[in-house]
Amino acid sequence: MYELRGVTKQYRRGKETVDALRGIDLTVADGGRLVIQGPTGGGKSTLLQMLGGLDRPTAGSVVLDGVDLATLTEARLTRVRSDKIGIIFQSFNLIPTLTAQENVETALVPLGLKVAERRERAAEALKSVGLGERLSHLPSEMSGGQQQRTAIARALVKNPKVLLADEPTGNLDESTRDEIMDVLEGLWREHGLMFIMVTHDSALARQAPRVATLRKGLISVAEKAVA
Ligand SMILES: Nc1ncnc2c1ncn2[C@@H]1O[C@H](COP(=O)(O)OP(=O)(O)OP(=O)(O)O)[C@@H](O)[C@H]1O
Repeated sequence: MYELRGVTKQYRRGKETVDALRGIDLTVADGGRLVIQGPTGGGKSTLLQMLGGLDRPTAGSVVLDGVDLATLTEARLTRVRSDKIGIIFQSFNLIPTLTAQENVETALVPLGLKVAERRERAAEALKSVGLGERLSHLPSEMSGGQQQRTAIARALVKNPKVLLADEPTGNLDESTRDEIMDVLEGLWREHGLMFIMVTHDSALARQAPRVATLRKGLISVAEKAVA
């Protein structure tokens, strides 16, 4: 589980200090789902970076399974990220010169698996997102939805505990958006992942059982009874 206490993040912009997060307290249980919404500049991406160990808070603690990510060495943080945390982005972030299968395999390289096992697990992960027929396609040969499915396979191939998503449907049309959300929902149910998603999409936020709103670096969390 995640336990954030007093998470503060300040950026320096020239002489100015930007308070992106101002003392965030947040708990997300194992297998829990959270949508993060809020106006532009509210601190959503910054919070996701803290959760993903991609950046460190200026103050406060980001505890994942009893370990404070804020205090880890870079090497241990990299290890936690490659073992436990899968991340997907609006822009897919696939490597253009690698096939779908090779892109997915990159997530397994830090785990020290043999090439044959990497290949097999990458193929399995692509099958699980409906891309079993697209293993040798380059990103440029796939639609936006297929590229995002590849990115999802890359995030999940290592069986992470946590899936973080920053506007995962932001570059997709409405029907592809629904299709990707169905994939994510199915994987969340199947794998018992913790799933934390930043979205501007108010329709997606309305469907979510737990929604955190970030405004000017401050958080409020609303829970809905699940239908
Ligand atoms: N690397 C940085 N250097 C300086 N300021 C930054 C940096 N990253 C973010 N900020 C500032 O921190 C604040 C929060 O930014 P953040 O990107 O977290 O907001 P957001 O809610 O994700 O916005 P959006 O919806 O536009 O993506 C903003 O004022 C932003 O300008």
